[in-house]
Amino acid sequence: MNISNEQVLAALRNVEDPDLKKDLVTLNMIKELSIEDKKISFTLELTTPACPMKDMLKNACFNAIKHFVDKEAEINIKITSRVTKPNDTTQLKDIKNIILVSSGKGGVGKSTVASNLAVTLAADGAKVGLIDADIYGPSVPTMFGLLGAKPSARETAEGKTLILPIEKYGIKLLSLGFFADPDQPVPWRGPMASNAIKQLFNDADWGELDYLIVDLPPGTGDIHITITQSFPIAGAVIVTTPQQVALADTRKGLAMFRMPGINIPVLGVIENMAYFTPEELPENKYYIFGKDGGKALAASFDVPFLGEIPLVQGITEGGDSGTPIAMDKASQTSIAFSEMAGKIAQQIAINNALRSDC
Ligand SMILES: Nc1ncnc2c1ncn2[C@@H]1O[C@H](COP(=O)(O)OP(=O)(O)OP(=O)(O)O)[C@@H](O)[C@H]1O
Repeated sequence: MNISNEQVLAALRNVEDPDLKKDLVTLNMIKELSIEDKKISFTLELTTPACPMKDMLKNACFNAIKHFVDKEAEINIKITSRVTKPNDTTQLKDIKNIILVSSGKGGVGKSTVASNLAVTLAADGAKVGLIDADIYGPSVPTMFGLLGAKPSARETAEGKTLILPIEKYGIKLLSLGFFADPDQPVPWRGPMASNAIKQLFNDADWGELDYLIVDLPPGTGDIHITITQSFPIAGAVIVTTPQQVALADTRKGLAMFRMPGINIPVLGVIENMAYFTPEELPENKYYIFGKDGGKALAASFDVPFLGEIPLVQGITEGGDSGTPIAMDKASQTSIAFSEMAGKIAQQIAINNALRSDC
């Protein structure tokens, strides 16, 4: 007897997305189903290309069809993704999800995390933009080998001038550093900085983006207020180091996102420089700045702990030479970034699904 579309879909109704808590057919994730004798092919459309459960879901589909339809079926599943967005964003409508990368203290590795997350998500196939909003020390130009680069502009049919982000490693980039002399300090006054930042969002030709990552200045200040109150934000990622002084500031930074007027989902805490590993003894981990501080902090605020990044020379070298370490797919650090990016993308997809349900 021929296999029908209904039989296959009925089988796939048994496969539940563990995050979204619904089956794949109800979630409309099964596309382009075609059947020829025992050959069944379809596309599984995920909510993010960085989905950490890709393989698990694919296997579950295989098993469901073999079990409920025909154990001799030849199954071919193609995986694609369509990144979701909160359904209440009329502003910046082509930018699906804005992710803030924040830290209580300077120098803890916020720009390193923002740059490497951008590289990782882009390598997964997402459309990614990165705004360096660090008015005190924009480091994205250095981290992407773009010191001295100047974005060009174009005029729209309506006569509006749009800044063209610079593209590198498949990421669209804009930094306040592109508009200043790297050797001259720019003493930004509050309103001036806020206007400059708003322009990077509103007056740039971003095109369509799945994720726009924003590298914030350290601490809590004008820029944070401007961005959180002017644009729809998917969530904030908090970077800390293990020292008590860093953790104390991180608590304040984290609490800011919870304030009533701000109220932005905290996607989780990343502990950078968590331990030192000598290159020749990779099994040895030295917790020179203290252990599990980031984990404890995440637990005390009841937010996810996204992972640890060790103190490794390759990160500084990569940052200084314009090649973020996540570009080297074989490195341990790159694997760590990949896991963290997956968790972040996964949580955004869950939040978007919850919002569209209400
Ligand atoms: N895990 C790490 N291992 C080694 N070096 C690191 C690590 N994380 C960051 N660094 C280095 O530390 C320096 C500061 O990092 P980064 O610029 O990312 O921090 P930041 O928090 O953004 O600082 P700022 O306060 O200036 O914005 C850089 O030289 C970077 O390459």
